Parts: sequence; C-alpha cells; structure tokens
Amino acid sequence: EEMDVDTIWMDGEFTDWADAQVHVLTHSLHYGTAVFEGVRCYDTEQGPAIFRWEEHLDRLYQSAAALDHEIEHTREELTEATLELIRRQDLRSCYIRPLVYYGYDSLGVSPEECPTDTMIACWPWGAYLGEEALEEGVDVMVSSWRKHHSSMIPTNVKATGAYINSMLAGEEARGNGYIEAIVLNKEGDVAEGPGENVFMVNDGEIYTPGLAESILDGITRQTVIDIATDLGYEVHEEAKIARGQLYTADELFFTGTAAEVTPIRTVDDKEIGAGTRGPVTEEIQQRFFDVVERRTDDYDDWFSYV
Ligand SMILES: Cc1[nH+]cc(COP(=O)(O)O)c(CN[C@@H](CCC(=O)O)C(=O)O)c1O
Repeated sequence: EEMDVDTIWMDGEFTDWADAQVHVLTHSLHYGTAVFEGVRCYDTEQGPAIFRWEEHLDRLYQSAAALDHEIEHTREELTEATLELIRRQDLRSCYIRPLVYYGYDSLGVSPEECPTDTMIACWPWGAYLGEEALEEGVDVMVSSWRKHHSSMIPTNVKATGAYINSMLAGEEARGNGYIEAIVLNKEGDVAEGPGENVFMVNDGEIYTPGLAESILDGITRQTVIDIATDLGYEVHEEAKIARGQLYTADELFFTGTAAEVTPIRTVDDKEIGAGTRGPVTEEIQQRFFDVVERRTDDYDDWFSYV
C-alpha cells in the first residue's frame, strides 16, 4: 500500500516534513561537516524490524566523535525517537536516515561556535540499484576518480563531505551508460563502490578489501562476512584486489544497506563469469534476504522490533 511520510524528528521534536528546515548559513551545508547513517527497517513476519540498529548507532557516534560533534541525545533517546517515527507513519519497511550536523551560528571553517544538531528521517526505499538488478546484476565501470586515501579524509567515518568522491564517480559511470562505478584507491587497487562495498568470488573463496584500502567499514559487509563464514566459505576480509582481478573474477557483488546484495555482471563491458548473477552470490543473497526478512530465527539479536 502507498506509504506516505510526513514527519521528521529534529532534536527532540516530531516536525512536519515541510517545516523540517535549516538556515542557509548552516555550517555543514557549506563545509560537508555532517555525519550520517543509512539503516533499513524490514517488514518481517514478526512485524517491522530495524536491521543492526545498535551497530549503526555505534558508527554514528564514532563518526560524530571523529569530527568533534557532541551529540546531545543518548542512544536510548535516538532509538525511541526512531521507533516512534516509524510507528507514527505506519511504515512496515523503510530506509532510516539519521544526520548529525553543525548548525547555524557563525561561518568559517572552524565549527567551534556552531551547535551540533541531530535529525532522523525515514521513507520507503526499494532496491537501490533497481529491482531487476538484484536478480540480473548490474553493469559497472571502473571510475577515473580514485577514492580519497584514508589519510586525507577518514574513510571509516561516514561523513557527508566525503560523498563528493562518490557523486563524481557514480555520475561518471551513469553518464557513460553504466549503473554504478567501482572506485580504486590511491594505490590503484579496488576500494569500494560510491555507496557500497565490493566482494569477489574466486574458486569458491570470497574476498573483500579491508579498512586499509580506504573503505567504509560496511555493516552489510560484516553481515555478509558472518553469513558466508557460517555457510562454510573461506572469507578473506583484508584482500588486496588488483584492477585486473575484477575482469578475471568468477563473481563480483556489491553490499550496502541500500544496495543489500547486488550482483555485478559486467565491469568495463567485460562479462564477469557467465555475465549474470553467480551461484555463490545467489546463495549469499538468498540467505541475506531470508535473514533480514526473518524467514529464519538465526541472528535474532541483529533486530530491533518496532
Ligand atoms: C562509501 C560507502 N561504502 C560502503 C557502504 C556500505 O555500508 P553499509 O551500509 O554499512 O553496509 C556505504 C553505504 N551507503 C549508504 C548511503 C547510500 C546513499 O545513497 O546515500 C547506504 O547504503 O545506506 C557507503 O556509502
């Protein structure tokens, strides 16, 4: 059924969507100094349930601390606000976007005079790269933009300003007729996607770059590592993947809260494996969706029921 959203939580107040505004001299609007999260609530047989909320909350507070934000709300307050936001809008499933930002006071790079403000919004969001992509896979290109090195902007911090790199890489890919980009790091090895982590399957073993490759410490990445390990796969989670290995991989796939588990079927017009979703990818994807939609009791502590 049509689920419309009309409310946003702003620093303790449930605010009408249209009134959820900030001043144009808001620090984070000018300097990209906000931090954020992307979280999914899934419609399960036991009702709506937020997936790995605690881990996302951990990362939100860690990202905030890295940019000297002091979130004035406790975890419990943010959790209750989010659950209430979902209930108020009768959402069965949704994408949740917390944002912590330097607000309005004075401008200049230093945020020391600015308040740290917090908002939480949620809305229905389907398959990030398209419904058919989950089954058929996506065509990607290796971007001419490299991922900024983590010594330049901390890539384990989910900071809004870092997404200039993501936007440039992703828009370059879409401008060239592809769905998404794969971004190499300063050394020219595989880092991740603009909004996803990257996994490779070779000879039945699974590889994914580690934090040293200048990537976001993805929660779906960790979920897939746990699921694949429990399925009996050997997972190399600190892998160095050379660009050329993308072309010779048996299988490739993206992971992310928005992207979930999306197969990659071509890179720079070269077919990966059979040029469609690979068998290992399919097994992991199927298990992922069984888990998040609670068709299994496994990993139940990953869920916060609304
Ligand atoms: C750069 C990047 N790398 C990896 C990931 C996967 O991380 P995780 O969601 O914890 O598994 C994401 C999430 N990208 C979020 C924002 C997407 C957007 O378009 O905005 C998301 O998937 O919610 C990234 O933005």
